[in-house]
Amino acid sequence: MNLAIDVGNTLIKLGVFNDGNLTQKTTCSKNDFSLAIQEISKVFPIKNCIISAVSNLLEGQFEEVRNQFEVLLLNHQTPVSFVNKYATPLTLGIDRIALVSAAADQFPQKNVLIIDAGTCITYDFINSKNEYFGGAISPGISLRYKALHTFTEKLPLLKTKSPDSYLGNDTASAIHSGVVNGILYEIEGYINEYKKDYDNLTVILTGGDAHFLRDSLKNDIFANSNFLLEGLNHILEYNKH
Ligand SMILES: Nc1ncnc2c1ncn2[C@@H]1O[C@H](COP(=O)(O)OP(=O)(O)O)[C@@H](O)[C@H]1O
Ligand SMILES: CC(C)(COP(=O)(O)O)[C@@H](O)C(=O)NCCC(=O)O
Ligand SMILES: [K+]
Repeated sequence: MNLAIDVGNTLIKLGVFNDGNLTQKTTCSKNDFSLAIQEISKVFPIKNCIISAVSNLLEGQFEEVRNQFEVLLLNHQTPVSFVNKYATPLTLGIDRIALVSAAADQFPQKNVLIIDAGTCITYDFINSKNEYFGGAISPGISLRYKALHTFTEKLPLLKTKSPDSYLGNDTASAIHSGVVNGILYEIEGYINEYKKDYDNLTVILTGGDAHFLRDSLKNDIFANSNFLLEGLNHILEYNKH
């Protein structure tokens, strides 16, 4: 059994894979990470583990994992199954390497746009010839709500809510429209631009906010919250041979 760990800027996601299938997924904060590892190792006979981290674990946590399993810490030198044409491959987010690996594995010979709505919203494009070029990075939902509050005097900090209309008629509805509709227009805009340039575009929506956003999108997309973990498991298997 494999354990895939995705350390994001907000949450840690842990996935247990048996023969390529995700059998359990846990989401936790850094404070709860050690407990989550203990519980998983009690229940599942994990042998190999892969970690992708775009932020640091707490002190000693990496060693805790390494003491229990054989660990592959994903880095910019790890062999992957796609051709990386990012102009600065050494600064590419490790999580984006995992997302693109999932696309290369699950949609070979397709033009794929992966949208990961987490702390940031990342857009990653891999073409039908297995070449990855890059995409875009923008602030995620929570980040936008927090930024409006933090960098102004008058704007309150609101909880994420679906706007009733694009036309906000008070402060709260104007903020919800600006944040949530703003993201939806952004996503639709990118999808439509990529569709103009690339035939038969496959669009994957993933990340903590994927399900919240999915129902409001007009374009045909696949929502898959586990896409990054699946990419990590693919990289782990790819590196066993
Ligand atoms: N329990 C939760 N705690 C924090 N954020 C959550 C929670 N549930 C959903 N979210 C949303 O998910 C986003 C984080 O998604 P995720 O893909 O895990 O991000 P990251 O990989 O950057 O850590 C947050 O920005 C927030 O909007
Ligand atoms: C853009 C990111 C912060 C996204 O992180 P996340 O929202 O998944 O926590 C991460 O992929 C990153 O640190 N990237 C480095 C810059 C780059 O990809 O070019
Ligand atoms: K992201």
